Amino acid sequence: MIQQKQNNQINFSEYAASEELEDLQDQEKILKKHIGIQLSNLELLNIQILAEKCKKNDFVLKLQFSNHLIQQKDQQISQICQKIENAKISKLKQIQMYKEIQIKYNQEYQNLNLNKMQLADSLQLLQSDIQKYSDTEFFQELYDQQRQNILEFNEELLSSKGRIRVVCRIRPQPEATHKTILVNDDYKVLLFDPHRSLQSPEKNKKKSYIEYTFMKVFEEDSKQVDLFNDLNFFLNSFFQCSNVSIFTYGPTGSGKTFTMFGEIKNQKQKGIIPRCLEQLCQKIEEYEANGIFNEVNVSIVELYNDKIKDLIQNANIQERKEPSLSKLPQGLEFKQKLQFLLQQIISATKNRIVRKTNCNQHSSRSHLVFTIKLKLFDKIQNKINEGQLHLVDLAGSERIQLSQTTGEGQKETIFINQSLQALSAVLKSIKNNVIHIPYRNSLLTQYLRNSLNSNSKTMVILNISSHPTYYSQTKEALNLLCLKQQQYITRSQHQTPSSFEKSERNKELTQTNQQQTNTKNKKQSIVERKLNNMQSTQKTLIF
Ligand SMILES: Nc1ncnc2c1ncn2[C@@H]1O[C@H](COP(=O)(O)OP(=O)(O)OP(=O)(O)O)[C@@H](O)[C@H]1O
Repeated sequence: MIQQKQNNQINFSEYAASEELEDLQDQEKILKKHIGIQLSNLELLNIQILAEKCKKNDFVLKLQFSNHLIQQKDQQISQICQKIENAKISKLKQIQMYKEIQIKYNQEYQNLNLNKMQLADSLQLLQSDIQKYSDTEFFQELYDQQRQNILEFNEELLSSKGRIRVVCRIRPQPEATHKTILVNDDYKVLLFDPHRSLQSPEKNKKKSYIEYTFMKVFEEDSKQVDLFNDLNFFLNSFFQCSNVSIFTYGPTGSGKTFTMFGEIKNQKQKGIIPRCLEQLCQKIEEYEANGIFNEVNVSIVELYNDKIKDLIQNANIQERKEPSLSKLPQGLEFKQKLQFLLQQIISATKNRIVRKTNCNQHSSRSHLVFTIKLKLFDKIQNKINEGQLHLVDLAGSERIQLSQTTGEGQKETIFINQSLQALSAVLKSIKNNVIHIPYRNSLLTQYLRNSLNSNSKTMVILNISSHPTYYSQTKEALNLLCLKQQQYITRSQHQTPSSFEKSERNKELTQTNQQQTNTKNKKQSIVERKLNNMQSTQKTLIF
């Protein structure tokens, strides 16, 4: 029983134990399942952590890239700031410069106003002069005539807009016993025919002369510097980059080369070219002081028959080819610049063709063209301005008979005369505003065509001689270039030209006095009208 009881107990314990085991196994299963779930959760978590890590890395990269971008932007911003600062500084400089220009213009405006007042004063003086002389009819008439002439010159100047100026210079002839030329005033030349006095006494009774009018006449005693001062307007135009041509024109031996070159190293006797070069060097110094970058080139050519010779290279060149340009080196002192340019001329002119003719021991048988090309760099407008100055010593016009040339000399004389006539035709066409300008008629006009037009300025110095030998050539040259000419034929006996001229002039005035009185009122109104015009021109010039 006890055994049975014990067995039962054991069986019960076994059963309980197996039950417990089963429970435990179930629990284990549950736990295992739970653990499996936990493990898969853990794996999921790991995956999530990895994903988060990836995201974090991504963020870090983006952050680094953004930092890089920020640094770049910072750099750009500082560069822009620098640029703004620079622009501010240059604008301030410009404002300062404009202020200075404004001050300069104000000053000029004041000066112009002062000039206007002075002009008004002189006009008043002139008007009171008219009043003063109005009692004496003769002086009034004379005064009116002179005044009308001046007004005509002014009109002439205005109508050609100052583009062409023709002046006359008379060469001194101390050895001549008789002279064919007298200068009446600053504008008139009187030419007497020497043959009439040499012919029959009957003809000698009838003396005649021709009066030629110019924009200015330089008498025998005029100095090189007087003539040079007359070029001021033209030179200033060139320094502002206009195209300008200055010619010396006239018969052989009349002083063209003397006027153009003179004695280059002699302070008083140096001619237009060395004086122009002095002014050019001064001007370059001014440009440099004002920070204006400039470039100067010179060329020297000779036009002989139908050939162009580069005198710097001493070689013939084609018509369409540019001659060698000798560049003025930068950074030279005034004296060195001048020396450089003078040396160019001295050595180049040695290559020029010169021949002995009946009229001149050293006659230039070619046209010499000395050209200065000027380039100025305008910083404000950021552009280059260019101008050319041609200084032309023309070959002498002459008559084949008089020069007694033959062969080659005769051929060259024909070429010279043809080219001078072509030049005169071109100048006339420009002056008369003709559309078609005949450049093609000579090599000279073709070579200079870019500077011989309505946009350029031209000055012609007519050189003449008062020696009776050159009478016919002088007359031809005067006929070709004067502004106005008038023939006077009067009766007189045994008078020297100077006293003759004075008394003839007075007689002329007395004879025409009656006629002039009739037209006086008409003239007066013309003068007044022209004066009004002048005043209005002055106004437009000043304002
Ligand atoms: N105004 C003057 N004062 C002093 N001498 C002068 C003057 N004009 C000319 N002469 C002298 O007259 C001579 C002839 O002058 P120049 O050679 O200049 O003439 P040209 O017109 O150039 O002649 P060509 O056409 O034959 O070359 C020279 O000896 C020159 O020195």
